[in-house]
Amino acid sequence: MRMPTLRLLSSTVRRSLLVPATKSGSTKSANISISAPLTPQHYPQHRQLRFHHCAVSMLPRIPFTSDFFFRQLFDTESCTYTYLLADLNTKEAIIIDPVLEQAKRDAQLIHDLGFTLKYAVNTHMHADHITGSGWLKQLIPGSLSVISTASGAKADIKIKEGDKVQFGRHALESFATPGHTNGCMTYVIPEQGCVFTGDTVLIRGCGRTDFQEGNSQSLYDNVHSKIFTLPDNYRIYPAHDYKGQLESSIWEEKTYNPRLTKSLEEFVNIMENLNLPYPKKIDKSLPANRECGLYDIPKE
Ligand SMILES: N[C@@H](CCC(=O)N[C@@H](CSS)C(=O)NCC(=O)O)C(=O)O
Repeated sequence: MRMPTLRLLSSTVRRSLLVPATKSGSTKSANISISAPLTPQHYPQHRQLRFHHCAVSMLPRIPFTSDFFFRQLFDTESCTYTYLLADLNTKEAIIIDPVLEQAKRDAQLIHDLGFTLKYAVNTHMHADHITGSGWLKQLIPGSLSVISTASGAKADIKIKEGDKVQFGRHALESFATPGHTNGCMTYVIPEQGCVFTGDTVLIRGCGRTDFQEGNSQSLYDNVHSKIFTLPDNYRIYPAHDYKGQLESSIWEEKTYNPRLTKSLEEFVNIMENLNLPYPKKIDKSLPANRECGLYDIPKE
């Protein structure tokens, strides 16, 4: 796609001056006055030029196929994203990283859409919330829980790198990406150009590495060898976002991630100095998630 030619206006008193040049060569500008003198650093035109340059570096997104259902769901308390995916022909569905408190919401949605839940899949053993897998298994008999063997958690199906989680003609491909926890998995659906990174890659961030066998070097190595080597236009769907962002792309994170674009040494230093408080629910979440969330939960 050709971007419109952008033209700089040489004024020091206007913002948002960069607008597409028309065929006749005239330009439009927004008249928002500012009083402070502009330095090159703050010069809005330069920022715009950077965006222009980046926009042309992005490849088009891979559209979802017409038989692929995708729904991103959110838990406001833990800022967790849950993903409901389905094959629209067979109606087989999976859910990634469900949250206990949202199990009824998710079961209702699955029912409303006429899907059959095959698997409740976790990217890892969460520390900040209890997984909804166990309760969903009770609400939707026949569904099975899935987590990596390396997580040490109980589940009906334990997976490792290379395993596929099939639903209809679609499948998640599993990649072991330990670092945030030693059992972290990243799931990829190449045909749909999407990657579910759990807490391994967050939008402009990454999972902390200060508990649950966290290891900064492993996280960095796995991201660079197994995630950042995926095509640039694959969409990244993380397990959390704390700033209201919904998705990213491989290219965006390779370009702008403030932690993962650094050298390994700098990255380790950043991770050692995050100074984040422990998740509020860690003491309840970890024992419960070791039991697939089936621990002191309401019985239906
Ligand atoms: N405030 C939240 C926990 C926030 C947090 O620690 N998030 C984790 C992922 S959930 S274990 C994380 O890795 N964050 C990385 C970061 O840079 O924020 C709570 O109390 O639950």
